[in-house]
Amino acid sequence: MTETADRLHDESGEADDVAAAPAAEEELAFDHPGGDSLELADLLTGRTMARRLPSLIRRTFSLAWQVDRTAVGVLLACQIVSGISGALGLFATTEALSVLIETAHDTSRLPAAIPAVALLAGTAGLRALLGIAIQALSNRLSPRICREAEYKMLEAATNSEQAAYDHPGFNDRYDAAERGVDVSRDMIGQSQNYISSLATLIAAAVVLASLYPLLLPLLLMAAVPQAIAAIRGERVTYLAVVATHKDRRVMTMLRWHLIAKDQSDQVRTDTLAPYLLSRYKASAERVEATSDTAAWDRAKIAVVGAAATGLASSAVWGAVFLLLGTGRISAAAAGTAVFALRSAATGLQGLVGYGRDLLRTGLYLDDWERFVTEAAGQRLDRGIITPQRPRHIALRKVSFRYPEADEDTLHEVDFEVRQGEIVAVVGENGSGKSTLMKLLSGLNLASSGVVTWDGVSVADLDPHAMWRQTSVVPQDFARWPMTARENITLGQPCAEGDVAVKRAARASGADDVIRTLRSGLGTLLAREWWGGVALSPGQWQRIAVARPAHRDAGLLVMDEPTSDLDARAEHRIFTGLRGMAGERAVVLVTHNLANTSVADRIVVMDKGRVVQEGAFHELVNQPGLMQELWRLQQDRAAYRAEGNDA
Ligand SMILES: Nc1ncnc2c1ncn2[C@@H]1O[C@H](COP(=O)(O)OP(=O)(O)OP(=O)(O)O)[C@@H](O)[C@H]1O
Repeated sequence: MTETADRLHDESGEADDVAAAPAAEEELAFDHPGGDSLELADLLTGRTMARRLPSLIRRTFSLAWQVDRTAVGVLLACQIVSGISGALGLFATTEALSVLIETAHDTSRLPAAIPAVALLAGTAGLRALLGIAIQALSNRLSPRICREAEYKMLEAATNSEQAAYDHPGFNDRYDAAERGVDVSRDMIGQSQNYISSLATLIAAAVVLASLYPLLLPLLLMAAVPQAIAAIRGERVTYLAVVATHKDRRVMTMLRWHLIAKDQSDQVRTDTLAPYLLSRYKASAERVEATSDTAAWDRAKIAVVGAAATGLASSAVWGAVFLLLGTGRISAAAAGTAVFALRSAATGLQGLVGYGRDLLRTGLYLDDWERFVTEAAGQRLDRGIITPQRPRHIALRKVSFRYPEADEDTLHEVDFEVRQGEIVAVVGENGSGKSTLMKLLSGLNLASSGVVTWDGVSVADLDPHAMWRQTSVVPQDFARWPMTARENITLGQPCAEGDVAVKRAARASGADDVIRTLRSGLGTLLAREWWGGVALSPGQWQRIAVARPAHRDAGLLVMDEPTSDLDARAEHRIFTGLRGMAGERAVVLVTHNLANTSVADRIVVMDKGRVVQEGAFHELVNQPGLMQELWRLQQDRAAYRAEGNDA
C-alpha cells in the first residue's frame, strides 16, 4: 500500500470512529433576550410601576428631545394648558349648575349663567383644539424617535467586536433590541396619553376635593382594584411572551430557511418542506397553547378586577348621594361631583391602561437600551493608535479560543508577513487557517500571545483605522445588492474614479464580466431586487477579488479567492498577485497547492499549530504534511489503486 493509500485508509478508520460515537440528539437552544427578562417581569408590580413610570416618561421625552426640541416643548405646553382648561371647565360646571338650579322656573335669571356656560364651552373647544395639536405633534415625533432608536442600535451593532456573533446570546439580544425599536414609536403617544389622563384625573380630584374633601380618598380607593387587575394581567402576558420565546425564535429561523433564495433549490430537490413545516407547526402549536392559557388567566383576573372596581365605585356614588341627602353638599355641587367622578374615572382608566402599555413598552425599550449602551457586552473597546501602512505583521505565541468553545483553535502560533511578501497558508479543513486570518486582520483578538502591526499590539490600535489598512476577501464574501462599481469600490471610490475601478477589474478578470453587463459598472447586481442582474458564483468571485485590487490597503488577506473560478480566471489572478503585492503584505489561504508556488513562503497548519514553513520546492520535497497533501492532490493513481474505479 502506498503512503497516500495508507492515509486514505486511516481516514476511513476515522469515519468508523464517528459512526461508533454515541448518538446524541442536540436541541436548538436560544438565550432569552437580555437574559434577565424574567427578573424584569418582577418589576410588573404596583409599587415598582409607580416608581418606574416617571422615569420611563422622562426617558421618552429625553429621546424625543434629541430628535425635535421644538415639538417636545410645544407638546408639553399644550398638555399643561389642556390640563388647566380641564379643571377650569369642571369649576365652570359647578357655577353653571348652581345658577341653573337656583333659577329653577325663573328664566329672567338665566343670563347670570352665561359667563359660566361661555367658560365651559370655551374650555371644551380649547381642549379639543389642543387635543388635535397634541396628536399632530405625537405623530410627528413618533417616527423620528423610532428612526433615532434604530440608528443607535445599528451603530452599536457595527461597533461591536466581530467575536460578538460567536456569543450565543448576541443575536437574541439584537432581536430584542429590534423589538425595542419597533415599540419605541409608541412611547411618545403612550406617554402623552398617560400625562393627559393624569391631568384629567388631577383636575377632577382638585374639583372633588374642593366640593367635599372626603370624596378624594374614596376616589383613590376605587382606583386600586382596577390598577391591580391591569398590572396582574400585564404580568401574565409578559410571562407568556418569555415562555414562548424559544419557539418563536425557532419559527423565525424556520421561516427564513423555508423562503431564503440560497437554499430554495435544496428545499425542493431534497423534499424538505414538509419536514420543516411540521417543525414550524409544532412550535406554533406550543406558542398557541401558552397564549391560550395566558388569555384565560387574564380573563379571570379581569373578572375579579371588574367586580372589585364595581363595588368600590358603588361606594363612591353612595357617598355622593349620602352627602347630598344629609345636606352636606348642594344639589349643584352634587351635579358637579357627578361630572368630576365621570371625568376622574376616564382619567383613571387611561392612567392604568396607558401606564400598563408604557410599562410593557419600557420593558422592551430596556432591551434596546442595554444593547445600545454595551452592544451586549461586546462594544469595540480597543486602543486609539492610528496605524500606518504596515511593514511587518507578526503573531507571537498566539493562542485563540472561540467564545463558549471547550478548547483552543490556535495553539501558540508564531507567524509573520512583511510588506511586499506573499505568504500562503495551507492545511486540512478545520486546521485553523481562517481563524488565523481573522487574527491577522484584527477581526478577533488573541486569547493569549500578541498580534502586532509594526511592533504595536493590535489591541492598542484604533480598529477602524486599522481596517482602513486591511483588505480581506473571505471564503464567503459579500454580494452587496448594489451596482458593479459599488461592489468593487465598496462605496469608497478613490480620486482616479472609474479608471482605478477598471484597473482593479482587469486584475481579477471582472472586466470580462462587466463588459457583458447592460449598464457596465452601473449595473445593479441584485437579482432579488426589481431590475437587478444575477451573476454566476464565479463571476461574483471575480468582482470580489477586484475589491482588494482597488483598495489601497497595506494588508491583503485572501481566503480561497479562486475556489469558483475557471482555469483562465484563476491563472490571471495568480499571475497578477505579485503586482498586487507591491506595497502590500499578502496572505493567501488555498487548498489548491499548485497556487502556492507564487508565494515567497508557505506556512502549513495542522490542528491549530504551524507544523511546517518554507518555500514551495523545499516543502514538497521533504517529508511532512505539505508533501502528503501535495501528493494526494497530484496522485489520483493512489485512489485507483484502492479499487475505486472498479
Ligand atoms: N465561530 C466559531 N465558533 C467556534 N468555533 C469555530 C468558529 N469558527 C471556526 N471554529 C472552529 O475552529 C476550527 C478551525 O476553523 P477554521 O475555519 O479556522 O478552519 P480552516 O482551516 O479555515 O478550515 P477550512 O479549510 O475548512 O476553511 C474548526 O474546528 C471550527 O469548528
